[in-house]
Amino acid sequence: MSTSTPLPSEHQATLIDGKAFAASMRQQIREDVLAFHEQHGVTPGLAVILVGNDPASEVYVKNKAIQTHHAGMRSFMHMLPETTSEAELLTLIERLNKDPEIHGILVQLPLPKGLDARRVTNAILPEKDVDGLGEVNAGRLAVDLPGIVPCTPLGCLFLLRDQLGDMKGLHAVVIGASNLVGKPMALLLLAEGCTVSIAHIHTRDTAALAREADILVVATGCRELVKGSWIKPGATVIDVGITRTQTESGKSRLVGDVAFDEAAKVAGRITPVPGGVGPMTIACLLKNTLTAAQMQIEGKTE
Ligand SMILES: Nc1nc(=O)c2c([nH]1)NC[C@@H]1CN(c3ccc(C(=O)N[C@@H](CCC(=O)O)C(=O)O)cc3)C=[N+]21
Ligand SMILES: [Mg+2]
Repeated sequence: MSTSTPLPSEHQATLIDGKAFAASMRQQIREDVLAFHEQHGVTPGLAVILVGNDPASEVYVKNKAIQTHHAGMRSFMHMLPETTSEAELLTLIERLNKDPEIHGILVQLPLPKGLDARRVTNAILPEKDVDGLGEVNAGRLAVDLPGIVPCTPLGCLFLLRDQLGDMKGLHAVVIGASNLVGKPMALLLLAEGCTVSIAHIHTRDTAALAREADILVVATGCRELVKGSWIKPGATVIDVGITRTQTESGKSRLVGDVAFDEAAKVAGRITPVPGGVGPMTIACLLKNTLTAAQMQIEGKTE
């Protein structure tokens, strides 16, 4: 665009617009939902279970319900009290597993103390496990079988494919090794042909490892952990973190796991927070719900 070559000190990374990408995904999903309904007379249904009254979780769950409706699908909300027992929660999941109007089930995490997230997640039928967090779907991903892939890493993968195309041979570094994001992300990048490193709490020199990354995915929950000096010039940076903070004037603000302003001076491309990975997570949840409905109605093709 400019006629003069910008000085390196003026370099600004290209913003990866997850919000716009997610909006176009949702539009496509809406079309596919209508076509699916046309063909089978079935509307995909998503059940979301929220236990307790964490205000941030309530906001997410409401957003999910609104976007599910916008995509032409049915949304069933189950808001349970903090005092819900594991047996009660498992009974609800059993009922939803059997309900033919429900094609996807999601239990919002984290669960209140005393409820075992692993046991609860595994109670969801694998074909309705739209979060992809149960052992069957997690295992399928690990051995390259088709299955339901967790929404956040799937959203990151779609952004990376859109930005980079073929990723074979690129060095991808994932910071964070959670079952929710880091581990499935690393497996997806491996399947793309990347050389993958995973940094975690015991990694000796995460900054030095990060500096080797062509693709850097950060999912730690530590706000602004990754500094500009950690980034290889021109790298693609995906920031999964979301921390809500207050500005000095008392306004609520979201910050990521990457110190955005300094990182943007070095990276080639970077996702903002908000407007990056977050909207992709919800779009992928809708996509997984449609895929789950297609598998249940059209039959397994594996
Ligand atoms: N079983 C389960 N599955 C999840 O996928 C799951 C979960 N539990 N628990 C909580 C986290 C968090 N999460 C987000 C989804 C969307 C945005 C999102 O849309 N963020 C917007 C901003 C939203 C705002 O303004 O608060 C953005 O980044 O632009 C963020 C976070 C899904 N999670
Ligand atoms: Mg179209």
